Amino acid sequence: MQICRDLPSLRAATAALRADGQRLAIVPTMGALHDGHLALVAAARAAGADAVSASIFVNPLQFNANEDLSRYPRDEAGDLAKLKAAGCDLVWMPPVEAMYPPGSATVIEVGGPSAGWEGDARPGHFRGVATVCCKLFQQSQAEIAAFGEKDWQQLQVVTRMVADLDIPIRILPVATVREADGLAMSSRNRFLSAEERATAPVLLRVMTAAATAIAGGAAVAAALDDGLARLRAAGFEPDYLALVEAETLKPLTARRADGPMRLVAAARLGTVRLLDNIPVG
Ligand SMILES: Nc1ncnc2c1ncn2[C@@H]1O[C@H](COP(=O)(O)OP(=O)(O)OP(=O)(O)O)[C@@H](O)[C@H]1O
Ligand SMILES: CC(C)(CO)[C@@H](O)C(=O)[O-]
Ligand code: BAL
Repeated sequence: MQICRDLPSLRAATAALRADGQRLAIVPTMGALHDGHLALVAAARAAGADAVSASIFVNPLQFNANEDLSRYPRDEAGDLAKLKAAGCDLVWMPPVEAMYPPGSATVIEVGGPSAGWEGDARPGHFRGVATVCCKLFQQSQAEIAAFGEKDWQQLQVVTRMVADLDIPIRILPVATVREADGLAMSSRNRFLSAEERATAPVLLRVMTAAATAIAGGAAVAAALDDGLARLRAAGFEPDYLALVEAETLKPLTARRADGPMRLVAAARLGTVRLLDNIPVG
């Protein structure tokens, strides 16, 4: 497994792979890897990539002033060992100055699915995500990029950007990997106390109940209000629990028959903000 920390070495490595006729995939991450990330590596391979690269870059541009970038978990040695065991061929781990050299002045602003939800909770977040993903796609010259459905809105934002900017890469969505009790794996789960960890799976249970009720014909507002009340009773501070159009993230006040729907949620448990989403119907 090759490790590249500067752009010239990444270019040389990817050029050699491409000269060999290999189809490249990229798995963008911020490190502190778990089985959800490794599922992206496996999915990229299964989708036809001959060589899979992963990027590890904690992107300052997607954290706003209220978010503690320095608290983001980091485990370089552990991450490299996991990627190697998962059969990753190349790891791109640039320092911040290599990604954003002095004088950098271009950002990507995606409209549409960036609006609302995480876009409201984390102003500027999707601008940072879109900008770094666009750069990662250019840098890696990959044909496939794997993204987890766990970050549903991010997946839609990146898909929209690639379509709008005619970027020749296929976005590969990968199903959310969960712990045995249903909690979506996330690097931030390690900050849950034992008590919070025991409560955390209630989020998926409440979402599943709401999705089942809505699919069965219950009034959307009542099902969502009931879910929010159940989350508060369990000790969560919910940011939102909403029914949306799956691709645009537009809120729905009633079931739609003309396309897929998704239930999206974000809720704080102590200092940790949990995100999840499931299909409806
Ligand atoms: N449980 C999961 N199942 C599938 N994909 C996942 C899962 N968790 C993260 N991913 C995906 O891995 C990629 C990198 O995500 P990231 O490094 O932010 O991990 P994370 O665990 O979501 O971290 P955070 O705690 O910051 O949300 C994204 O495409 C994300 O959707
Ligand atoms: C896609 C990503 C790696 C961009 O920094 C990040 O938002 C993430 O880890 O989901
Ligand atoms: N997993 C999405 C990246 C972030 O939380 O900043």
